[in-house]
Amino acid sequence: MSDTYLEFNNLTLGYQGHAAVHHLSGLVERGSLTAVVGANGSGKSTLMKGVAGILKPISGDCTASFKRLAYLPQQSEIDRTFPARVIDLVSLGFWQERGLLGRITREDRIKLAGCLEAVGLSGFDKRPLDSLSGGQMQRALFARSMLQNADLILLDEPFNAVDERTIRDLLVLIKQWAAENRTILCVLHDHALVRAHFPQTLLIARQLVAWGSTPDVMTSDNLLRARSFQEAWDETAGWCEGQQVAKDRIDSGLPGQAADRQRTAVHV
Ligand SMILES: Nc1ncnc2c1ncn2[C@@H]1O[C@H](COP(=O)(O)OP(=O)(O)OP(=O)(O)O)[C@@H](O)[C@H]1O
Repeated sequence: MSDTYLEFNNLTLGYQGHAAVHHLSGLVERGSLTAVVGANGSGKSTLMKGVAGILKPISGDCTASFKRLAYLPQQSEIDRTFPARVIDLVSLGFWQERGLLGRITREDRIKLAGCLEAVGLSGFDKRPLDSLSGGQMQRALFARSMLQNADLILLDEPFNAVDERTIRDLLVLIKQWAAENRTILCVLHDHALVRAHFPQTLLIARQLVAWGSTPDVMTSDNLLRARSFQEAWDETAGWCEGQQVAKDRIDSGLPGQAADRQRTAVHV
């Protein structure tokens, strides 16, 4: 039986006074598997960081009832030059249970080996991170997420630069997590993948465009609306220009920058 698990309440998130996600409200149900979709720069990663608590809301809030969180950021945000091995990265999955300096037990090692095997990385424990391919690195990050035993899992573009076989393998894990009643939000660009594997979709373009069952959300109308919102958005406006101004631009057919010269954004 599903119930409310995460709640966005008029949530606005951003950086240095500029909002990147505006006035998001809605509920995520426990055990749901949701794709987060939108164009480049539409605020998907920002939303993930907001849910993970890395980014504090400018206004509104995000309340959650999770016990353990696993957050897998975009690969581009992970420093692989750090002199660490696969085993070091994956063992970080224990830290919520053991603390950062806690000893890893024999049982932990067996568990860790099991996770590496599940992601197809048996025998990779001692490999330095900078020697891994993109797909192997992603598998290692999934192994870490498995160890975390999280009830809320945030995946930011987990299939970026990953081959089809790895995608298939990782999708099996994601679906297994969902079957275990874990709640999953996954940022994706591949619409075919979203339609085939993700029952729920949240479509954003700095603001919510549509949210609900994937067939209802991934319509050509909604995708077109998302593109229009995104194109009309003004990167330079103050922190809360508001949905209405972007919508007005679309309605009046004015492109973003031209409209900026004719309008005064609301700077707070
Ligand atoms: N650390 C930051 N400081 C300032 N602005 C940022 C920062 N991170 C993201 N932004 C801006 O916030 C907006 C939303 O970015 P975000 O990374 O959330 O988009 P995205 O939908 O995840 O994009 P992509 O699909 O390209 O990964 C963009 O305009 C981006 O330039």
